[in-house]
Amino acid sequence: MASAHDTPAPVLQVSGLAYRVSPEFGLRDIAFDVDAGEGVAIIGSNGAGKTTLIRLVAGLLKPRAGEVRVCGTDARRWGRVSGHLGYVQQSKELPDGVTVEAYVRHQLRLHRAEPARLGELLALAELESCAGQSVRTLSGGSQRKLHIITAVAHRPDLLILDEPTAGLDAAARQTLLHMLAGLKKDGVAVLYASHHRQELEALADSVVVLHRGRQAKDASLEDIASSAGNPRLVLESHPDADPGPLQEWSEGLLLSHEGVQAVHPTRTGAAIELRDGEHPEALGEIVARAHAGGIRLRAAFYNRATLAEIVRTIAQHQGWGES
Ligand SMILES: Nc1ncnc2c1ncn2[C@@H]1O[C@H](COP(=O)(O)OP(=O)(O)OP(=O)(O)O)[C@@H](O)[C@H]1O
Repeated sequence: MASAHDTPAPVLQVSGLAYRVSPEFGLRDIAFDVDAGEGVAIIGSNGAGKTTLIRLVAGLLKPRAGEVRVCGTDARRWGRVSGHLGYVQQSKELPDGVTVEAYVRHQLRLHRAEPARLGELLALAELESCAGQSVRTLSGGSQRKLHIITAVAHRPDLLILDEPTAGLDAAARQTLLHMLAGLKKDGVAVLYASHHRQELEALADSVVVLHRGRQAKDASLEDIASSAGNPRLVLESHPDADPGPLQEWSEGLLLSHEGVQAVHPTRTGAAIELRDGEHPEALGEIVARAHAGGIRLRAAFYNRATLAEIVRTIAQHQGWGES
């Protein structure tokens, strides 16, 4: 017969967590679990409390109420749980005049990790060819990878990151997400604060949605997808042109283009909401039609709802409005 002992405790259990940042702002009643190998994204608009929650879980802040358990142990027993955690800060200064190899060796000692892991960790971050380079001269993406390999040097069960790809270009972001997905595959749970849908799509198995210090209860990735709405093509008219003709012309697309679901006027033009699905041709087609129709455009871009917009929609569904 199966018993409770057969199921390992979640890597992280957060319950009833509260923290007062200032008289105006606090986190309250936050609860979620993270299982081995699971990716959990903490999302919310600016100032929602994501970094505060990350810092609470990483043991840098002391909760006012509630509990954080790491692999079944109360996180207040820091000496027992710290070996299970790896933490990557949003920005961390690197020392001057230190090579990548020397830096990783030093971090291995600090984390009491096996010195022999050096080569394996450099390979994980594809930094072998940079071993002799000064850490300060690495690209932003490589510096971020360096922080990740040092955070996992001691083989933690949970890796905690605050906005892992913030400030990186598209290629570096892709590389980093690939590396983190690899760690997840190896069984490392990943908890991260995020503003990017790409990070969510690449790593998240579940989500913690924060809005002004409150958690949307039972919010799921399906809720995120359904709150995201349809993708949009945003057309802006030329600065010295009246946006009226563009808006009127866009309305006509409702009848003439089967991919168009709705048209919303904007201050400078129109947002054309597309039906659900992929639309590889729509932008080019619609811009070409506008040009042929004598519409002068300043800009045209494909736009999906941002995570902040999605969270606002979820908050409205929770009846929180803007308060
Ligand atoms: N040391 C502090 N003193 C006073 N207020 C603070 C302090 N640190 C954070 N805050 C406030 O607490 C709230 C939550 O901040 P936090 O950084 O956790 O939000 P966030 O969701 O990570 O935001 P962002 O997405 O902008 O990074 C914000 O209103 C912020 O202004």
